[in-house]
This record gives sequence, C-alpha cells and structure tokens, in this order.
Amino acid sequence: MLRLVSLTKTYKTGDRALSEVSFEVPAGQVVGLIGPSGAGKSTLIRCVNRLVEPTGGQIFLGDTEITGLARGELRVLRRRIGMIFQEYALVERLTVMENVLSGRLGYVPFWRSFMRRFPEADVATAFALLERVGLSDHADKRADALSGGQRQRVGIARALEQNPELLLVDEPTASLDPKTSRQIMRLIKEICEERNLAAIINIHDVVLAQGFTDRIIGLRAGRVVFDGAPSRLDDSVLTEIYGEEDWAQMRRAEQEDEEDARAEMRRREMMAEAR
Ligand SMILES: Nc1ncnc2c1ncn2[C@@H]1O[C@H](COP(=O)(O)OP(=O)(O)OP(=O)(O)O)[C@@H](O)[C@H]1O
Repeated sequence: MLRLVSLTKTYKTGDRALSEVSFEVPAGQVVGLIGPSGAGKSTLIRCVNRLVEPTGGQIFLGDTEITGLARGELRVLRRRIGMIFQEYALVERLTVMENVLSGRLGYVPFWRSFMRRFPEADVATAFALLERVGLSDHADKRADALSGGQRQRVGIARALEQNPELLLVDEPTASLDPKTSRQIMRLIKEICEERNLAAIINIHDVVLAQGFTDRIIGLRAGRVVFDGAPSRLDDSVLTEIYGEEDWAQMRRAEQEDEEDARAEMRRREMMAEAR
C-alpha cells in the first residue's frame, strides 16, 4: 500500500535526517513511529506527502510513485493522504462543520468553496463523520469554543472527509492530557480498522504507541533500528532506540504523569465528596 525504498533526506544545512529508510505498510495497519528528538520522525512523515522533498530513494502509494510526481500531480495525490496535526490546524472562526468540510477543498471548485457551498453528499458525509467522532451536537459551534480533545476529533473528521487511503498523523496527543490522549488514540485505531485504512503515527509516548498500534518502527539518528510488534518493545530495544539515559528519563516522566493523573483523580473525588 505504502512503500518506502531507501528514503534519504539531507537538509541544505547538511543535517542528514533520514538514511536509507525502507519499509512497507499494508492497508489497515497502524504504525507507531517512535524515536528520540531529532531522530527524523517528522521529516519521514513530511517526506511521504512531499511537504519535505526527499533527497534520495522512492516512495510509492499503491502504484503511484510519489517521488516522481510533478507539482500538479502532487496536488491530486495529496487528496489520497489525510493529515492529522498536533495543534489541530483548525480555522478557529469557522464552525465545526465548516472545518470538516474544508477536508473537501482539494475536490470542490474554488468558487464553490469560497461561497461555502458544498455538494449535499459532502455535507451528509461530514455529518456522519461528526457522529462517528462523537461531535454531532457540536456541528454549528465555532472551533474556538471546543476543548483540545474535541478539536482533535474535528481534525480526525476533517482528514476522513477527503476519503483518504492513508493517514499521516503527527504527534496527535502532544497537547492533550493522558486520558484524552488515550481516547484519541483509540478513536484513530478503531477508525483505521473500520475503514481498512493505513496510518503512520509519529508519537512520543511509548506506552500509548504500544497500546494503540499494530506495529512499531523505531528511528534513531535517521535510521530504522526497530521494526516489529509492540509486544517486542522491551527494555533492551528501548535502550537501542533511545539510548540509556533518554530512556530512563522518559520512564521517570511517565511515572510523574501517572502520579499527576492519580492526584487529579483524588482531588476530584474529594471535591465530589465535599459537595
Ligand atoms: N528544516 C530543517 N532544516 C535543517 N535541518 C532540519 C530541518 N528540520 C529538521 N532538521 C534536522 O533533521 C533532523 C531530524 O529532525 P526531525 O524534526 O525530523 O526529528 P523528530 O524525530 O521529528 O524530532 P522531534 O521529536 O523533536 O520532533 C534533526 O537533526 C533536525 O535538526
């Protein structure tokens, strides 16, 4: 479905962000991309739809070689790839519905989108998607009136509105609390299963990646150092990906997160009892 062959990226500054990265993602598979800061995760995701130009290797989506496309062809290709962002990238002043419909912008003629006139079928799809992500009561609300978790649900619905074959997901939970993060990851995983949709998720949080993906690819300094089932991610693999020091630090941060979540729960219980 998606195939990377010796993908390499060297930035103009001389930074080699990716070295000879090769792997295939079949339809329906959710891949968690993990690795320390600077490992090349964002670069890899951005190379797939050529927001970043690869300097070597090939990328195929189905039979289409993405790396060989001219500008105009690339616009058409990008309709086949949905993106979900860390900061949601919603238009704050527009309604939830309008934000979801903006997922069709690659398809609808400019004048119609300018007049905010979308075909009825697109509107019906958008309603169904809002229902699926649990936001059907919020269709007419402005995006800036939503919580972080709700915004990300809009971001997911918008990506699906273009009926993509592949989802590229960049740090979807970085701005969310632990519980909402799990809900969002679960939603992405379930939707990929329902639609037989492939996804690559750039994700910092190893525990989340393990809980909600089918496969983990670990990058270190631009190279794939692990590619396998989430259950195979033991301490020695994590040390190989993150190095001794980083991994220990990450585990401490995780423990602190859990302690914070427990303290918050206790606080809420005490408040509920006081009422
Ligand atoms: N626009 C750029 N110009 C030059 N070098 C860049 C650029 N973007 C990224 N890099 C370099 O490429 C390497 C990989 O960066 P990238 O952002 O892909 O890593 P990452 O794994 O996503 O990191 P993080 O988890 O911190 O987002 C780093 O050494 C980074 O400094």
